Amino acid sequence: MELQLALDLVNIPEAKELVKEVQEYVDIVEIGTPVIINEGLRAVKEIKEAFPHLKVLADLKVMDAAAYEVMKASEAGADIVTILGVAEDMTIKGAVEEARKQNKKILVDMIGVKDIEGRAKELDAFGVDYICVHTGYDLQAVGKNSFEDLATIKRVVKNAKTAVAGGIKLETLPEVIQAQPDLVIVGGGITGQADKKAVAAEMHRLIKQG
Ligand SMILES: O=C([C@H](O)CO)[C@H](O)[C@H](O)COP(=O)(O)O
Repeated sequence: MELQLALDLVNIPEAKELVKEVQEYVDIVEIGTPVIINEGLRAVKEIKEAFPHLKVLADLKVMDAAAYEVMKASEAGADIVTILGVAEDMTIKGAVEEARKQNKKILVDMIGVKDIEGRAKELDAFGVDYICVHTGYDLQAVGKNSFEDLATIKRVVKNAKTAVAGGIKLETLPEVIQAQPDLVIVGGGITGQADKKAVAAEMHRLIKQG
């Protein structure tokens, strides 16, 4: 099981500071959608150059023209690129094809997907690398989480790795770990804490002990 640090509400210098603080406890650094909107793919490039030992995920949430967008993120240094599960099948297949060419990985974000079970089976057959259930900020605000959806993808996904994101905190991490996803994605649960290093260390400990 791996831990991904999601960076959403920072600029590039703040992102570097944050990664520096917790780098020994995380496997993947996510350059979040808001960061890419504000800073562009330069944020991916600068973080990868500063921390070459860490995998970097570009949270582009691709919806169309996937081959081009995956290529651009790959050129910037991303190891993993996200695409939305609600995108057209041909868009998903285009993303997978381009990622194979570039020797990169595709993570499908299931945000907004209504039939999690059915879509996860289809995506798994397309050869995506990760399928991630995700409760976005808007649904987090009304008390939702992805625990049930995680159990669903764990049951039906045979080839891809499973991932979970959305409002995961130290207190809820044990419940997540019980479901045994391959990847746990945490943003505010680390970045919003006073002692980020201590929280990241404890999350890392819990995750590695499984
Ligand atoms: O993908 C995300 C969100 O849509 C904003 O771009 C976050 O990175 C993801 O939800 C993880 O962050 P937290 O919910 O703060 O853990």
